[in-house]
Amino acid sequence: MRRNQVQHSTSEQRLLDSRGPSDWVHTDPWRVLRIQSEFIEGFGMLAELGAAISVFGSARTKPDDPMYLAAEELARKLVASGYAVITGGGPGVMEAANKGASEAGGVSVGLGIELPFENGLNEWVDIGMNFRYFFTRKTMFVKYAQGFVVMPGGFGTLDELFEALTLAQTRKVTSFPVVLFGSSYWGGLADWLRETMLADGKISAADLDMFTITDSVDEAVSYIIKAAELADAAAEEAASAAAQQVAEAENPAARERREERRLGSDGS
Ligand SMILES: C/C(=C\CNc1ncnc2c1ncn2[C@@H]1O[C@H](COP(=O)(O)O)[C@@H](O)[C@H]1O)CO
Repeated sequence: MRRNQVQHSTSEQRLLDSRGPSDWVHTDPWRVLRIQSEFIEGFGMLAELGAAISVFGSARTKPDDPMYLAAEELARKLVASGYAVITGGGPGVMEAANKGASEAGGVSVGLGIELPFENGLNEWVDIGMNFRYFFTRKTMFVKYAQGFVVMPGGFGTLDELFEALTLAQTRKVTSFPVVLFGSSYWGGLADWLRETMLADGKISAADLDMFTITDSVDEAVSYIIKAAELADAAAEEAASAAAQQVAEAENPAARERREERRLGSDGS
């Protein structure tokens, strides 16, 4: 810059000296940056988490409720099977699962949400973050977990359950076991899904196989482990098929030999 374009202060001076209206912090472009920063912070915090299961359920479940005790036991057993436990970091079932995971010496994660009447993260969260936006937080529940266990709950729990089912139904996530814990609580919903939603053609029969219902913590944990084993086997098969394709593309004679072997072993 020359002549009257030359500025007599530095960019940093202008940044530090600037004062003025603050409306811009409430504008959409600024919100986009805040949303971006939540993704960055969440991804950064959880990138090295390892295998994990998200546990959902009512924020209102009291410590003397059998479901509180079941969530604690479930988290302990998930930890014993090598999983970290992720919750919404709040009270009730979330607190129970964090307590079970933390007391068992496992990784207890709480992804809290800023609410007008919020109490902060429960005391059993060992790795935690408070999100401003539900949708960024929901990405973390799915991205960093290999499955969901859903204990009895209200609107928030149903939102999380149906998010997972929609992602699985539309193949946005592959192999995502969902366990509904508590047959007397979830049975009515499952009946309605079959007798009304399926009967009316709004879902297909296979969609009902995307979840299982149980009253047993051990069954819930083995269902998740089995799903993980099946997913590993499928991933291995896909990787070896891809490797074979690459090898055969580089060496067409190998493909011919494999074809010959296949035809020979068929006897045709
Ligand atoms: C309602 C009360 C506290 C709310 N505090 C919450 N903290 C963190 N996460 C929450 C909270 N409330 C709902 N959630 C999320 O939804 C699910 C539970 O919702 P539900 O309607 O109670 O089923 C839960 O999994 C969270 O992810 C006062 O106690």
